[in-house]
Amino acid sequence: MKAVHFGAGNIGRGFIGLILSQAGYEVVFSDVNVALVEHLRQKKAYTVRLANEAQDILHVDNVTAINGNNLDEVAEAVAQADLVTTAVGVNILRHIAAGIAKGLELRMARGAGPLHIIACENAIGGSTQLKAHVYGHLSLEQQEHASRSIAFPDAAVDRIVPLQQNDDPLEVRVEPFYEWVVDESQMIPGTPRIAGIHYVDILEPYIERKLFTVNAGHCVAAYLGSYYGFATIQDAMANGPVAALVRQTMEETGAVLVKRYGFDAEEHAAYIRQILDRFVNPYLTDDVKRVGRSPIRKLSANDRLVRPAMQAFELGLPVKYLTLGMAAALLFVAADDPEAVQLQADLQAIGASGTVTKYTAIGEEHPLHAAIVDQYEQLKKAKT
Ligand SMILES: NC(=O)c1ccc[n+]([C@@H]2O[C@H](COP(=O)([O-])OP(=O)(O)OC[C@H]3O[C@@H](n4cnc5c(N)ncnc54)[C@H](O)[C@@H]3O)[C@@H](O)[C@H]2O)c1
Ligand SMILES: O=P(O)(O)OC[C@@H](O)[C@@H](O)[C@H](O)[C@H](O)CO
Repeated sequence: MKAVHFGAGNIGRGFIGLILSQAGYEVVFSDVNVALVEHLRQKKAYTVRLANEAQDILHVDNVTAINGNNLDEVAEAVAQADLVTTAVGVNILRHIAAGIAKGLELRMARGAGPLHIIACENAIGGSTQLKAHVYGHLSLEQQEHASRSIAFPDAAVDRIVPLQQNDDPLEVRVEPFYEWVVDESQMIPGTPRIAGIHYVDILEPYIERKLFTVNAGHCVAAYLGSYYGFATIQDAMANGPVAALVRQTMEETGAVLVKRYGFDAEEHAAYIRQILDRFVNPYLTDDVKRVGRSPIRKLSANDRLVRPAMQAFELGLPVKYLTLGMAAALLFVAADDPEAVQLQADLQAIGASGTVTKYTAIGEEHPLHAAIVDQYEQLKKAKT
């Protein structure tokens, strides 16, 4: 069995590649980082180190890699694959679509069997978004043909994998916790299950619970941590006031989730406590710049801050900490992050109100708009 996985980065090697290899797949990574591709081709194996007291090591073998810029090679790999997965970043999905589409054309011409394509990104409907990009490269007739044998089930993935600083360029240090949830209702019936994946009939509660709790809390830790001058999530969370604001943000999103999905309030409180423990794992060092990366994406309407805030507002629930998180995101400065640079340029050019409207899609007439702008001005003033 062969799996093609796009993105041999932290989550690609540290989570998806590991699970698929353990499940018996040969994993072919497709990546545009030529040095990484070369290392994988030569070693054909790598290690995953768990961030626990024992520093357990897991060996991943039967892997190789191809250059993601070589469209013919990518297409051939997809044509021969039994499974395709991705962890490239949701904004990169459009860039891998042409190679996948070409691979699907080959499969259809050869009469190949059914295929699942699973985007493992932090986004609602990641695989559905990838499908739209891939179908953009296919004719209507090809789309109709593909829809009979190719499925794009959405997924939620959870494992904290920070930036790596190991001597071995392939080794990856990951937290012990992991959760990979796949929407079985979008799969081809009768497909064998893969050990390590949790299959569900309705994914929405799982992806929203993950994005609105883990990722909302995480980005608030990053943005407030960065604001107060901390370099890592661990340092930020060691600061009592920052840790309290992170917890309060997760309690706000928790109230939304409990109300919308009928989650048990006690169980959800335990889920929050578990995540707070994960954030302070002493065996990991996670840079606030990584966790806060791409602030424009994180401020977008369907992402971890704005979507739960709008839902909370609709339900008459408090949003004070979520809007504070958005205000702190506007103050996120990272010279090597193009979205952070763009955000600061917009704040200079069109001001806070215009920037909030542009990126969150919350218009000036909405009460949350003024709340975000006011909190931004207060944070900015307190800094000077
Ligand atoms: N790191 C985590 O803790 C974590 C956890 C859950 C989900 N995720 C999600 O997984 C995705 C990847 O995150 P990451 O932390 O592994 O990032 P990463 O930067 O470590 O890995 C991304 C990889 O994709 C590669 N890439 C970029 N463009 C490509 C292309 N056109 N074709 C093939 N490969 C390409 C990059 O070279 C890189 O190796 C993101 O959507 C992220 O939100 C990350
Ligand atoms: O990957 P992003 O940029 O969407 O979010 C940064 C982190 O919050 C994220 O990578 C978490 O570590 C991960 O989602 C944990 O499962």
